[in-house]
Amino acid sequence: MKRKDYISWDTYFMGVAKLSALRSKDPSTQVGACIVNEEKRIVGIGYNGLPKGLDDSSFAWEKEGSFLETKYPYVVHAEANAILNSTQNLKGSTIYVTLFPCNECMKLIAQSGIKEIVYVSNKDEGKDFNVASFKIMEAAGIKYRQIKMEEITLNE
Ligand SMILES: Nc1nc(=O)n([C@H]2C[C@H](O)[C@@H](COP(=O)(O)O)O2)cc1CO
Ligand SMILES: [Zn+2]
Repeated sequence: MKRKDYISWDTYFMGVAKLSALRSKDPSTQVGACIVNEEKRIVGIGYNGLPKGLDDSSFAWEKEGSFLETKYPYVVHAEANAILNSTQNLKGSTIYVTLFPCNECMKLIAQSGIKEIVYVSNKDEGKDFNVASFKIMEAAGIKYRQIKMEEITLNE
């Protein structure tokens, strides 16, 4: 008889997104993303980090202070990295992301043909960029759902 406690597709793909987030050097917010095609194959993964060639240790990861001294002008978001790393056309695919996408990433998501967003948290709910993000998503006809992430234990 088959095992009963195997993980669902949602837990599997969000688990990959969460694992990717652990690679992030951002001390306050680690985000992971995993893009899955219509055949349930992973076609892109990413986490928030500095662009290629920039040294993680010589840039400040500050949230506050003068704009140029914060992380904001430099960091590539998890969703953007997952799209850039993708191995195929993303039309009709689903993005699993640990944090709801910002408006800039939402533009990339819509433009790349991703049709569904699955996310865990939305800590920026109500902020202008988050409202803009929902506007883009709804206007573009992208489906979305929030899921609760179960604990996964990795055995040897
Ligand atoms: N969906 C997202 N994907 C991301 O990769 N990020 C990244 C950008 C920053 O490195 C960090 C957010 O900064 P803060 O919430 O600590 O100030 O998470 C942020 C969001 C939120 O929209
Ligand atoms: Zn973003």
